[in-house]
Amino acid sequence: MLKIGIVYFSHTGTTDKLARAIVRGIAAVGSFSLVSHRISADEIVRGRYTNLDLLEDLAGCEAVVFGSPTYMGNASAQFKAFADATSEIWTGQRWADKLAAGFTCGGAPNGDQSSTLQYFATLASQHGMLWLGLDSAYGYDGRGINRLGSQLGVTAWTANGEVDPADLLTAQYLGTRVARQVLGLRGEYAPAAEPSVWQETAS
Ligand SMILES: Cc1cc2nc3c(=O)[nH]c(=O)nc-3n(C[C@H](O)[C@H](O)[C@H](O)COP(=O)(O)O)c2cc1C
Repeated sequence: MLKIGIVYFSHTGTTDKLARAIVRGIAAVGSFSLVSHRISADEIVRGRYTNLDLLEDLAGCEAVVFGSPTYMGNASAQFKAFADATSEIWTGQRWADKLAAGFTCGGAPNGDQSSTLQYFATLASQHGMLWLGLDSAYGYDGRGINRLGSQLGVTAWTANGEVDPADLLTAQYLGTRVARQVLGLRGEYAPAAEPSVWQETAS
């Protein structure tokens, strides 16, 4: 079974809700094996990320989706500890040709969330991965997604920990897009899912 990875940090649960929406989107497209991993502080010992089994697990995935809250205009230190631990994977380019995508959230409408997504895209490029953004033109998309106008990936904005339904929907849509493209790279054409298919399970 084709495997898709989602690796993310979340302290107060917002990014976690986005990750779960991405999982729902993937499931709306078909049956995939999932590696959905929330980075835990316990995995970071003396500043170093220690769960190297996760890195091996991700090496078996067709796509990896990166997620973190935006902290001080970039990915959180916890996510960065994970990313820094991938340097051994990088030396052999063992994640090359996998799809990559990303999601983030912030407490401000423009809290520099784009910087976090740009970092994810850079990380993916260092690994020779293929970055997948959103095909959603702000203001011209009738599907109720991408309310914040980010095409690099999913951006959410929450003032109180409640995730806006449109941001959840955007995350869910990204899940469908990653899953479809995974199938597409395997030569298994997956037509764009009708919005009714992935929207009805958004919440
Ligand atoms: C140390 C720290 C730095 C933060 N920096 C930013 C920031 O630069 N931009 C922003 O929009 N929000 C910022 N926030 C708010 C978080 O991104 C926001 O609360 C987010 O929803 C937390 O995600 P989580 O619930 O998945 O932990 C910051 C929060 C903390 C704790």
